[in-house]
Amino acid sequence: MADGGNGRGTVRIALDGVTLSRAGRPVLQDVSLSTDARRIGVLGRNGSGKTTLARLLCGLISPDKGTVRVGGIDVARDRRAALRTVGILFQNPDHQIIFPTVTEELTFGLTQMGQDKAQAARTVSRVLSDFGKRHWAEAATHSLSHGQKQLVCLMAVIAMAPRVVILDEPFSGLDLVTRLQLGAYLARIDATVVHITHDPQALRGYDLAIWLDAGEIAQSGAAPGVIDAYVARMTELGAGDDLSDLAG
Ligand SMILES: Nc1ncnc2c1ncn2[C@@H]1O[C@H](COP(=O)(O)OP(=O)(O)OP(=O)(O)O)[C@@H](O)[C@H]1O
Repeated sequence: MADGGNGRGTVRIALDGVTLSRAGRPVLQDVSLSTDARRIGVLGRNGSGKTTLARLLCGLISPDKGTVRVGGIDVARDRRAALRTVGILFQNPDHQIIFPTVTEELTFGLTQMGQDKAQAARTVSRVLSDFGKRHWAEAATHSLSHGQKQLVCLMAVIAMAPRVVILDEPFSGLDLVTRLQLGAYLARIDATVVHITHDPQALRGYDLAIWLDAGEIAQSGAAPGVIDAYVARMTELGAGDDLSDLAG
């Protein structure tokens, strides 16, 4: 696999004819995509299918039709390999954190991946040090603020060293400093990043942007062109006074 001077190199994300319905309604329809871009942005209105795409990419759900491969792995079928390959950071850390202390939270994914207790303890200690958060080791997760919980989730993902990190709107509700710090950290990580956001400008420097509309790819390509087209269309829709046009 090509390295491109970028540490662990590129990972191909390939969706082939992915179709998925929920409650009798199509959520994604015949979505196909093949890319080895390192920084991928996903834009789209509320309900366009972005979170569903994120969940498919990490194998949390399976398509009704079609396949999702990440680094050659069929993520819906090979759950163990998927866990090692793809990490996801959700919008709401309360949906992600399940353990009472930070150490337990960071340890869980590592043991799921097959690390023994001693290995996992070393990894947790290293990650806490890297983030300057050794003093959080025994902190109660429920006592942390929203931004602090989000950082715990990010550390848990980074600890597992996935080749692909999916970010599903992880910055909403964070103050500007925290957002900038997490953003700067994520910009440097040696992994492919798939970033779902309602902030098109956050994706300007990305290699690829994908615009989802009603479960289909409306446009994909170099980020600046897709962002400009998306913003122009959203501005046009936003200028209208027909509320029946609200997504959903
Ligand atoms: N489990 C489910 N049951 C019923 N409908 C669902 C389910 N999951 C997703 N949907 C529907 O699929 C559509 C896409 O949802 P999804 O969460 O992927 O959108 P989104 O683009 O992430 O939206 P937002 O920007 O508001 O987070 C929505 O209409 C949603 O109601």
